[in-house]
Amino acid sequence: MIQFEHVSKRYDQGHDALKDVSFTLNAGEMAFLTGHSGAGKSTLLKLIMLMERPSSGQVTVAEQDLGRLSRSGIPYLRRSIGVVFQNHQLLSDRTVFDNVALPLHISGYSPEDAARRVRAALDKVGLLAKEKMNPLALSSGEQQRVGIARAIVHKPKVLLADEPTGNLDPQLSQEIMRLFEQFNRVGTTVLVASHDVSLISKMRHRMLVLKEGRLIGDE
Ligand SMILES: Nc1ncnc2c1ncn2[C@@H]1O[C@H](COP(=O)(O)OP(=O)(O)OP(=O)(O)O)[C@@H](O)[C@H]1O
Repeated sequence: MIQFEHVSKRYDQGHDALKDVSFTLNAGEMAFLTGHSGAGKSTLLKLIMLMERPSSGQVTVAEQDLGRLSRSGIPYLRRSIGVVFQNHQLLSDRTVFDNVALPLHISGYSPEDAARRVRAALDKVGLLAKEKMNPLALSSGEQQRVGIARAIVHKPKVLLADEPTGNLDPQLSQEIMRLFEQFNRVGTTVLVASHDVSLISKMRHRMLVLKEGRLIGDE
């Protein structure tokens, strides 16, 4: 589902954020991506979403060679990917429901279809009862679950997360990771970047370890 072949990324004026990284994440697999701050985790996720392009090497997502994808193909790629960020980027002037519905409006779903999908997504993260609330009125764990509902509402094949538990205490962090496992169990390919080694080493999934841009571990 995701394949990196000898991928390097050098930012303008920066040093090498990724150096000769190769790995394959199969459809239906779940893995963690770990490493210290600055190791290249966010950069690797950005290459999958085409928020950045590699300096060399090849990235393939859902059988598409991203190097050959034209600008007009990018929205289609992004529809097959859901992304969860640490600071969940929720809109504070809209309800929980409207925040989750946002990606569907952009993709042109009818209001009825969108409402059905939003409620299904909120149900999966245990927040159906809070759909009319303002995100600011929720706890930080609940806010992150709204972010996850928004990421999966269009049923992406691939779910990416960049430090999704960064601001949460250990128990809430574990609950969030369990949610990712649930989506993986129903077939979604999941890649979660996290530096919380004590949490992710308990979870028995594949772990890709980056150090200064190199993939130094895959176990
Ligand atoms: N847009 C950019 N321009 C220049 N350099 C960048 C840019 N983005 C990241 N870098 C550099 O690339 C390296 C890898 O950064 P990246 O954000 O991928 O690491 P990370 O493992 O996600 O770290 P963190 O957990 O702190 O986000 C760092 O040295 C960073 O300073």
